[in-house]
Amino acid sequence: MDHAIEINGLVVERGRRRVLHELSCTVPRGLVTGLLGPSGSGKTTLLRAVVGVQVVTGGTVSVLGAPAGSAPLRRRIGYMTQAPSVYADLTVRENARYFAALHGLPATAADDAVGAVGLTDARGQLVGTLSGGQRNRASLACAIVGRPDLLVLDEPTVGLDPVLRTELWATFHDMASRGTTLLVSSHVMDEAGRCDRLLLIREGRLIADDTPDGIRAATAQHDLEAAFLELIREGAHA
Ligand SMILES: Nc1ncnc2c1ncn2[C@@H]1O[C@H](COP(=O)(O)OP(=O)(O)OP(=O)(O)O)[C@@H](O)[C@H]1O
Repeated sequence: MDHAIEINGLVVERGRRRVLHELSCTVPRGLVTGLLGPSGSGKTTLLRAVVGVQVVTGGTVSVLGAPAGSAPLRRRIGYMTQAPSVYADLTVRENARYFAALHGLPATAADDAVGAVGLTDARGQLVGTLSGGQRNRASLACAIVGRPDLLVLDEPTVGLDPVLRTELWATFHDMASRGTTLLVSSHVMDEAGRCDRLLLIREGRLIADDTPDGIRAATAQHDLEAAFLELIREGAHA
């Protein structure tokens, strides 16, 4: 399998605590990979290491064939953090057009991104006046506007109603079908089934790297939340 991301023996310490323990995994190209785990398990830390903004203690992270954080990767990766990174005093469209301009892209690319996240009706609204979920989507529009090869999304569906969540997941799969690799974190297990592949982490350790069906088969559990609990139990008895 062709991998967009290869992580080997990654060790990260934050504060004085080790939060990732020699973690190794891969993320295939052109698929939607979910990074699932409870709050505090290390998802954001792992995403930060992939994007190249996390100081690491040990191990290697290779992204699109280059070391994470290296200059050629900057334009090839879109990153959406949990805190929306958009300008409150600009409208949705102005934000997207600004990010498009940074990538040398025309205003139409910005409008397409705003449409893809379902914000066309709010495009003229100041970001500071949007709801939390709308602000998240404005942030997402700015992350996808540069048509990155790799899109790293930290809990992009938090605060969204079920209809919007379903639409966004359809957008993710649509992007993947056009060749974008997506790595999407969530702590909501019902989103796990929407991913092509899953990385399950707990307390900074990888406990599964498989397809949803592979995890169901390995644990004899149809429900992925139950499967996750089964993997934890198996780990405790190993
Ligand atoms: N700046 C920091 N300084 C010290 N410790 C930190 C810092 N940021 C995070 N941590 C710790 O690192 C661990 C992993 O945090 P991380 O944010 O990666 O988890 P997460 O799985 O993304 O959680 P959530 O789902 O709540 O966002 C946690 O124990 C957290 O308290």
